[in-house]
Parts: sequence; C-alpha cells; structure tokens
Amino acid sequence: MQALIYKSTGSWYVAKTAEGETLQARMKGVFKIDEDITSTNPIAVGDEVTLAREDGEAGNAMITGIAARRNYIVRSSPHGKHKKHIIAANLDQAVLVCTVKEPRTSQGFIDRFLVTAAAYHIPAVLVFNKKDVYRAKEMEKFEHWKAVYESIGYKVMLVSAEKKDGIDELKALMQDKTTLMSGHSGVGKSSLINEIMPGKELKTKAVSNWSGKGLHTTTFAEMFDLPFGGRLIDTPGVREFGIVDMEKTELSHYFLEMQPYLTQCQFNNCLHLNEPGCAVQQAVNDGDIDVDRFVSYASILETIEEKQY
Ligand SMILES: Nc1nc2c(ncn2[C@@H]2O[C@H](COP(=O)(O)OP(=O)(O)OP(=O)(O)O)[C@@H](O)[C@H]2O)c(=O)[nH]1
Ligand SMILES: [Zn+2]
Repeated sequence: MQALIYKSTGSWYVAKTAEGETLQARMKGVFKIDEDITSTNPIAVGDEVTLAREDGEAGNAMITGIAARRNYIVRSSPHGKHKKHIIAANLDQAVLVCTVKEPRTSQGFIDRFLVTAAAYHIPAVLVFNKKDVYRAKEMEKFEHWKAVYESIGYKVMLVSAEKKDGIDELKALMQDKTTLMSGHSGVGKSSLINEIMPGKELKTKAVSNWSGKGLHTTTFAEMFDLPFGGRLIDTPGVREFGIVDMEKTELSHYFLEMQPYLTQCQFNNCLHLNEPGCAVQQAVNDGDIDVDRFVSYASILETIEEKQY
C-alpha cells in the first residue's frame, strides 16, 4: 500500500494513503534509502512510502519501503555539524515569506534560502508580506529587491495577510503543487497560512508524541492538503536551511546570475573574491550583478569550511 508522509516526530509518522486513509506508521528496522544521503532522520515529510498494515491494530502500519526522492531540503543536524537532517522531500517549490518592515528580512537571510533551494534543485519564490504597513521608503526597498530577484529569474510577490491582499495569487501559485513554506519568526507565515487554509488551527509550538505522554519542545515540519488542490509543508521553527557539504567553488553556481560568467574567469578555481581576471567581479563593477548579492555571496563563502583531505 502506497502512502505519503504528512508528519514525522522522529519515531512515529503520520501517513496518508492514496485513498485518503490516515495511518500511524513506524519503521521496521533500519534501512538505507538513498546511498548518497547520510541523514539523521531516515524518513521525512513528503516521502513516498510503502506500508503494511499491522494485524490487530487499527490505524497502525509498518513502513516497509521508501521511494527514491525527487529532491529534498535539509538543515544541519543538531547531532553533528556535518550531518544532515532532512526537513522535507519531493517538493515542487519553496516559498520564503519575507517582510520589508516589522521586522525587515535581511538580504543575507533571503540569499541563504535561495542558495539552499538552488543547491537542492527546488524552484524558490519570495513572498513579501505586510504590504499594508509599507510606506514610500519600504515600497522603494521592495521594488528594488523585486527588480533584483526578478532579473535573476525568481518570482516575487507582495501580499498582506492582514488586508487579505494578494491571497488569490498566492493560492494560484500553490494550486496542485507541493509547496514548502518558510520564514523567520514574525513575518506573518502563520497568518498567511490561515488565509490560505481558513479554519486550520496551526499547532506550531508543540507536538505531542504518539503515546500522548510528554511533549517535544522541538517542532517538526508538517504537510497539509490544500482545500483547492495541492499540499503545503509548514516548517515551524526552521529558521535556516543548511548549506551542508558544499565546496567553496560550488557556491557561485547557486547564485544563478553568476552562472554565465563562471567560465570566463582566468582561473578555473576562481572564488571571485580578488583573483585577477575574474569575470564575476567585472560584472559586479559593471552593475550587471547586484553588489548586495555579491556581499551575500562573500559572507556565505566565509561560512563554508575548507575540506580537509
Ligand atoms: N500589518 C500586518 N501585520 C501582519 C500581517 N501578517 C501578520 N501580521 C502580524 O505579524 C505578527 C506575526 O504574525 P504571525 O503570523 O504570528 O507570524 P509568523 O511568521 O507565523 O511568526 P511565528 O509564529 O513567530 O513563527 C502578528 O502580530 C500578526 O498579526 C500583515 O499582512 N500586515
Ligand atoms: Zn572569478
């Protein structure tokens, strides 16, 4: 029996079958899924699994197999810097909810999100919320970011959960797709989700475990069916996605606007910082690459450790 994982609390999973039946599932033994992924959690929200019903226990099932993932997104595991924790799998797109005011999302935060999405081959969309509080200064900032990110090829939207403005466009974006939604605290992600799925009480602060006793303080990603078709994966408490196991020379590939210049640098291992004959720096000087994006690039680069061989 095929099913999709809607929730994972570490040891128990909530799975839904193609027929719409919800089952509590657990894993039988330990099995390796993707040889190239060493994660601290074997199964994540969005995973397609095979289930076998457990005799005599209504609503309980055993996970006996897992399908290869189309993609997945990770954060670094709390159990080790170089270990990954898979947040969600099989996504069509990732939405970052941002704000220009109350509180302003930093460009560094936006760019980290975009790099991670690009590294995992997931289309990313920026949704700016709280349009209602933007005055001329904030609108100018928004328009600037919109121009920068749209020129790179990203979709940028402006909405207000408070005024229910732009919600239909957001729904249209999400219809019939599996969308991961993220954003730092206070941007209004929960308010937006409540507009998209009215009546959905989001339990974002605590998740009770299977036996019902005790509460995890950690929060987990959870998937919801959208009333108009499609699925939403909410990532409460996930602030930063992990740039795990990336080589320094790889990073520029995930700044999509740098890609056309990469083969034109004098050195093929150019990090585009102050090497001579660097086509990326030239493009920044010529105004073809946004200087703030370059600043983000340089600061993310600093956080990538040199591999020790
Ligand atoms: N003015 C304005 N305020 C908003 C809007 N959307 C949300 N807010 C407010 O922003 C605050 C944060 O909203 P939440 O929906 O709780 O934000 P969140 O991103 O889910 O934050 P966490 O719950 O901390 O993860 C609340 O006081 C909301 O009322 C909006 O469109 N305009
Ligand atoms: Zn270069």
